[in-house]
Amino acid sequence: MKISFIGGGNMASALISGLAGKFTPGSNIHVVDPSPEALERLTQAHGVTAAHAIGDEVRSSEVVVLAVKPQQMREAAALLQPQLGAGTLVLSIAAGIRGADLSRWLGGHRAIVRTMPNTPALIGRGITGMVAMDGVSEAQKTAADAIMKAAGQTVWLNDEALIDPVTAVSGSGPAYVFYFLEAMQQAAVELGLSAEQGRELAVATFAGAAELAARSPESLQVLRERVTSKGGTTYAAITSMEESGVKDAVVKALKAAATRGRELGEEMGAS
Ligand SMILES: NC(=O)C1=CN([C@@H]2O[C@H](COP(=O)(O)OP(=O)(O)OC[C@H]3O[C@@H](n4cnc5c(N)ncnc54)[C@H](O)[C@@H]3O)[C@@H](O)[C@H]2O)C=CC1
Ligand SMILES: O=C(O)[C@@H]1CCC=N1
Repeated sequence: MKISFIGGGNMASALISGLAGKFTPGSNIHVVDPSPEALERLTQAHGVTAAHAIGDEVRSSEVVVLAVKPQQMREAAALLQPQLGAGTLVLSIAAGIRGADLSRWLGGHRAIVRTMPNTPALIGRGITGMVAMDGVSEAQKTAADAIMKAAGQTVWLNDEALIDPVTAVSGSGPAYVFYFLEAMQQAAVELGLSAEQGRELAVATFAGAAELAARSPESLQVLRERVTSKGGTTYAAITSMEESGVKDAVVKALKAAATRGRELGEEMGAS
């Protein structure tokens, strides 16, 4: 299967790392990006073909992945539209951009799947929320699922409105994890450990706890309570976090991300 990426930035690079050599040989992946650095990096790392503008390779692709910023999507769609075969499956990874707007910008093209991946796709450990527009065939849904599964797990949604909450939880989620890890590393340093030790301890703890949660049938609350001896060290830390309103702040932050996704869709759709 020949797949073209329009946009070869951060998220496209992560997906291509998951796909190339596993789902399909790198030579079956084509990347269009005006940035010579982006193209050089991807051709060197994965043996993909590359171009500065949309051409024959895109026209002959079964799947086109739109991987530009939401603000760049309308222009990218306008450039793609005259080159797009009627039966080509379009995957959008953009936050906010609504399927109906994208379809309009693509001249009424209906075979569109909206997806929300995340950067752990880079190591095959991503998770992607997906929703198919009306014109997507079962075979195209299967193909879209297989492509995203090459970069990790997939979760299908039957309501497009839920892609903004998915963006808030898992699309943006890796940044929250890195933010929390940064805080743990800073605390480690302030408590006398080296930055390297702080990073090693924090990252291994996060990875181990996440894997334990993934494998355990028990609730997250029970897993947390197992660490928390009454009157002990964890109790002191969790009590301090509750007093500082950490959980409420996290909930508020994710709601802000979901709202921003909706706003982006409205702003770009109206433009
Ligand atoms: N970075 C992330 O963690 C995630 C990003 N996304 C979505 O992925 C999309 C891309 O985000 P990033 O990769 O972070 O941005 P980025 O800025 O790293 O990549 C965008 C790329 O598109 C290229 N580009 C701009 N206009 C173009 C055009 N007309 N034709 C071809 N290429 C063009 C730019 O040169 C750039 O290399 C966004 O819509 C974002 O919402 C989704 C999930 C996670
Ligand atoms: O921050 C953003 O808008 C994109 C979408 C999800 C992750 N990064």
